[in-house]
Amino acid sequence: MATVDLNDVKKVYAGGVEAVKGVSIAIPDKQLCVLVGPSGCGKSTLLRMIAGLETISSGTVAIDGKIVNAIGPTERDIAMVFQNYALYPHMKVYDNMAYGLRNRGTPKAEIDSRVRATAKILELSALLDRRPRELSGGQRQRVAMGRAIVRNPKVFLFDEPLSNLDAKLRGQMRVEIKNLQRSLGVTSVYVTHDQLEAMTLADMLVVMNAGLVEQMGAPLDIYEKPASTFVASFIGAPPMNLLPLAERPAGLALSDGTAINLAPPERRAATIGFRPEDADIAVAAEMPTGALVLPATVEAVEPVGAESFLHCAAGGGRIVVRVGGRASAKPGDRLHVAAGAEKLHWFDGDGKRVG
Ligand SMILES: Nc1ncnc2c1ncn2[C@@H]1O[C@H](COP(=O)(O)OP(=O)(O)OP(=O)(O)O)[C@@H](O)[C@H]1O
Repeated sequence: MATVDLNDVKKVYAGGVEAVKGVSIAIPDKQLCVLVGPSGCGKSTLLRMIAGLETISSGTVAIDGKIVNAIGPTERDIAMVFQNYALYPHMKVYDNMAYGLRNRGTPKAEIDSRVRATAKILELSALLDRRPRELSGGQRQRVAMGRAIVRNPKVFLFDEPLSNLDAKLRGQMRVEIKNLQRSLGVTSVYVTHDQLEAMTLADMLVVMNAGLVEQMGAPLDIYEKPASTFVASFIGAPPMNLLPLAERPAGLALSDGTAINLAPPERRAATIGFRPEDADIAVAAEMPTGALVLPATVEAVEPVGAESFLHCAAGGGRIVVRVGGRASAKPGDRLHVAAGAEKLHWFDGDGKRVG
């Protein structure tokens, strides 16, 4: 049982780099909170402050209601899983997993039963006598997980734990981590720059940008209603199409002059957006009313099997449209792309959502 509460947490490194500029997050018990954002946004720094590996410049970190700012990492009752696994190369899997417990003076018999029970959960029982170099990347990652689980901590912290694995293994381990975290019910904070990993793992998603929280909430709520153009283009692959608006005397238009026969929710709207899957290829005769309709020129077609992505020049910018199966369009084709009014997102000049 544990909650993790960050209250206006800041980090200024020696030399003046403001890595975290005031972050408040309340993580409920048993939840998996994912911190996601581009390189340098401060997510690892934040995680390391929760772990006690980095001092907190101001604000508070509380675990289970108790402020831990002045408490060292070993007394925080947390376990961390790193990207590089951080296993001891000269120790067998068994000893790698037992190490933390031995350090705490746990009785030998209890260590043995906990290591063997954890190895069983992670399907490592047959590998306990091997050394890390005799394991595959996925197995090493499992040992690193095992070492965290065996300690039965209040909180798990994950720092990009899957980055060193190939795409297929990453997908498998993602599911394993999610299932494990659910069945163990341990409150967890997970850092990644991979938006797909973030979307699929998180109960609670926190999108960070330049040391601040841009948006937090349930992953699909964020996907459906991104709070800013930053979030709109960071969450979702391919990202949301964003086109700048230009005011014309006669009404609203895109920057290339394409007229938009729709009323923006606010005069302040400066950018219009729609997801690649929310647009249709329309023939002129069937063009829907009440929709954004854009003349477009196909520049590239990316078939990925179940669907294809059409990369087009349109509205003074570039857009991507997702179509099911094999696309009949080819580079150079001119077509119309239409998106229903209910599928449109509007942002102001600062990139903030206005509708
Ligand atoms: N020890 C340090 N001393 C000074 N500046 C640092 C230190 N560690 C990180 N920084 C800076 O703080 C900022 C945030 O770094 P941090 O590692 O938290 O970002 P991140 O979002 O985890 O990035 P990445 O995904 O690349 O690991 C960056 O500008 C980085 O250069």
